[in-house]
Amino acid sequence: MIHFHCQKSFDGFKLDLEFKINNGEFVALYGKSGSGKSTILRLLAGFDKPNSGVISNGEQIYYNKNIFLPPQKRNIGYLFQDYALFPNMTVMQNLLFASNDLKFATELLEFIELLEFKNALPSTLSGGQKQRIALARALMRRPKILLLDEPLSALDMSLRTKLQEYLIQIHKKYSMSIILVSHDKHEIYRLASRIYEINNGKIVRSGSPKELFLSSNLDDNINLLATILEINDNTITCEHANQIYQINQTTQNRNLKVGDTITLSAKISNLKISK
Ligand SMILES: Nc1ncnc2c1ncn2[C@@H]1O[C@H](COP(=O)(O)OP(=O)(O)OP(=O)(O)O)[C@@H](O)[C@H]1O
Repeated sequence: MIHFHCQKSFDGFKLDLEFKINNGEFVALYGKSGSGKSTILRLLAGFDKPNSGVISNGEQIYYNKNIFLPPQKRNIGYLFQDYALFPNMTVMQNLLFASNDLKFATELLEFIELLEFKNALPSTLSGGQKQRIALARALMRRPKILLLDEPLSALDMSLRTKLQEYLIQIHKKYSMSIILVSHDKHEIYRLASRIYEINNGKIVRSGSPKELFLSSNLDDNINLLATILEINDNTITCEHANQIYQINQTTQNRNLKVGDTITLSAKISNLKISK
């Protein structure tokens, strides 16, 4: 079990929180920009030192008032938004640099369906392929904990979905604890079983994705932001998610103009589902 109970201050910011994560759990840290999520990952990985507190994983103390275990002794893998592959090394060399285990590197490259690129240089790969290689490299030391700091946010939706699928399979196959920082509710809902919501250096809520995110009240509205393209006497034409809608003009819309952002609302109980 990971136990994190730390204080860390920067100018104008104070992190002070405690959480526990069971072995093999997939947990998400969710919250506004600047709330302290990346700082938590950096303290866990040993890239930064707390002012006080305790960080441990099972019997192993990562940090207390007498101990500061350096990052390379923590058995933690991490994957951030930028791929940070060595540009002058081939894909295989990048993996073997992390751990000189050719059999495992081959297994991982097969698993992420990129074995055929083992002799390629990173510069010849797409963003999604680079991120899969960076993920494989993070796994080379068979980490007990994997830290993911918005690893998919630079990728387009279809690549994100594919990478999410790999993460689900890797979590099942290698059963490490995973901590994911993400702003994306869709991603968190798909991947994590528990969420800590962080605000201003504190945990403000925790629970399952359903408990924190689900809007189950049928009287709730679903709200879509749309941009007005055209207004005439009877209709407003607007765009949302690359779809164009025409809505009957009503008297309360008189102050609207082209280019305004409007909210389209409908009751959840009135929505129809089709494929
Ligand atoms: N090395 C540092 N020196 C000074 N202030 C820092 C340092 N690292 C982080 N901070 C501050 O700590 C606060 C939390 O930053 P952190 O990067 O952890 O937030 P975050 O929740 O991960 O944000 P985001 O979602 O935008 O990545 C911010 O106010 C940030 O400016």
